[in-house]
Amino acid sequence: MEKFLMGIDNGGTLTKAALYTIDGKEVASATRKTTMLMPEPYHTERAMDELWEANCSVIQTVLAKAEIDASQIAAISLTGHGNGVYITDQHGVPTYNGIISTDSRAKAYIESWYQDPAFETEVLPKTMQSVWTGQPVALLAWLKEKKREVYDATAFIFMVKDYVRFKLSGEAYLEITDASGTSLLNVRDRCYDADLLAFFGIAEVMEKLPPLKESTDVCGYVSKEAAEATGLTVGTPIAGGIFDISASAVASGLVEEGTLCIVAGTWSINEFITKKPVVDHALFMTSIYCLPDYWLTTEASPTSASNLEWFIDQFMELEKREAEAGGRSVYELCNEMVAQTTPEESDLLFFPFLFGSNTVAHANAGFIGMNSWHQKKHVVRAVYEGIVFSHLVHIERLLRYGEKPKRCRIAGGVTKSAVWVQMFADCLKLPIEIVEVNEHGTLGTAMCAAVMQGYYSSMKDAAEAMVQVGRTIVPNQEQSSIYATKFQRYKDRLKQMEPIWKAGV
Ligand SMILES: Nc1ncnc2c1ncn2[C@@H]1O[C@H](COP(=O)(O)OP(=O)(O)O)[C@@H](O)[C@H]1O
Ligand SMILES: O=C(CO)[C@H](O)[C@@H](O)COP(=O)(O)O
Repeated sequence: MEKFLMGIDNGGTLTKAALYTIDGKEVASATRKTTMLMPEPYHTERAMDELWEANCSVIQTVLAKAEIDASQIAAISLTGHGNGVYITDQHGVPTYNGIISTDSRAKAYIESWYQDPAFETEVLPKTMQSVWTGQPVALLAWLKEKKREVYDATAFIFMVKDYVRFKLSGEAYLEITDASGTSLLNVRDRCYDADLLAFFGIAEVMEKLPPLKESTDVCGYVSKEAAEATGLTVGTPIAGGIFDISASAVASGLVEEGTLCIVAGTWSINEFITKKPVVDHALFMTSIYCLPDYWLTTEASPTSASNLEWFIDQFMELEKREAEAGGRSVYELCNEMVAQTTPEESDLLFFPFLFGSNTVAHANAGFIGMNSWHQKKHVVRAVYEGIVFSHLVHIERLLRYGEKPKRCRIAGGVTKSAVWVQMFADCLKLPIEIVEVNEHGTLGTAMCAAVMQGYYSSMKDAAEAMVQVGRTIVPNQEQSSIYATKFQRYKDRLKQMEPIWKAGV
């Protein structure tokens, strides 16, 4: 009987599952939005039961669409947004809502840690990354001070995919690529580190961290309870899985230096792999990659499609309902609206900082240049352009650490929009290649399952066999020069806004 691999991806916005043949062909996929709760300003959370239901639902849908027997699934692997934090008591019962990595409640802790000279001398050489509000170290410090009973009752600290794996198997682990992006890990020595936790004022966390596992380690088997909830077969093996920024990278074929990878989902992720780790306080992050010879160098912030998602939720409820009643997604409608406008038609600029920025201190989101003749379609175009410009700012910063890329690949939800991907190519003035799968993260993590089961001897072999580049989007020169002028204006206005944001608007 033919065997298949299942990948599951819990992003900051969408929960996805997909089924692949052993050589990486997608058989079926399913997506469900998980509600982002904002109980207080700067808090971004999700209900743990809704998260589990969403996972059960996408797994069931994939099984039904694929029309296979669940016992044909050789193995499962998970990925998900890094950071944020998902915590439970010793029985595995959640002690708090899941906290998504867009959360910025813990700003004060970050400021105090950066003022401490030990950050540069003792912490950075071990963590190799900036420390920021959505990281578990900051959120746990906040919980310790503001919700001591929650902090004390917590026995297990998970990243989202590790929590969902725990729900599937009953076994608690943290997988290392994901852990390496959290400041909880001594990345240099690949271990937990009591001195690091003490620096962040959360020494007690050492006892709450589950054992570390590699991406391709067996991390349990589908339990009877989970099988009943999902339709999976009891005993199906589950791999450690990977951090979603690595999953999308490996699914985009990042197996050697020279390729720039953009992932445009909730977050703006811009990355490449290097043989030597980059350790610099001005870089967002170096993390452990799923190929042993490489490190993942990343410039990122929560400034990508999460901004469109917010705009749709706040201002396009009616259009969304109408589109869905007509069998279309609201995203398709947005793409049409953008396609009806041109970049030169409007000077409207959007700063995509609804969830903050880590390149511009104190930044808020905003539109500049709005006029009465602007229609919603111009506003949606400005949101798309602002998101691309924020990626470009990160890419300019990232390229300080590497050669001009030989090629550029793009992944994430935005790749479903032809008009948006063309905008990326025009703005970057580079051809952009896309691996043609519905979900890149699920494919990347399915490779861990393939290696764990011995179908391939390494993640590199798996990537070479399972990744097929589909489309290349070539920049349109005329549009490129229009966007270049607009991008320069975006950067100039950003600079001018900085003192205003600093003073408070
Ligand atoms: N057809 C589409 N057209 C335009 N944007 C889309 C489309 N499909 C998804 N998106 C955007 O991609 C986002 C989801 O991307 P994804 O990579 O799945 O995010 P995450 O993993 O962070 O949940 C959505 O919030 C939406 O803004
Ligand atoms: O930790 C992170 C970046 O360092 C983010 O959480 C990222 O993983 C989000 O991914 P996204 O939700 O956009 O898929």
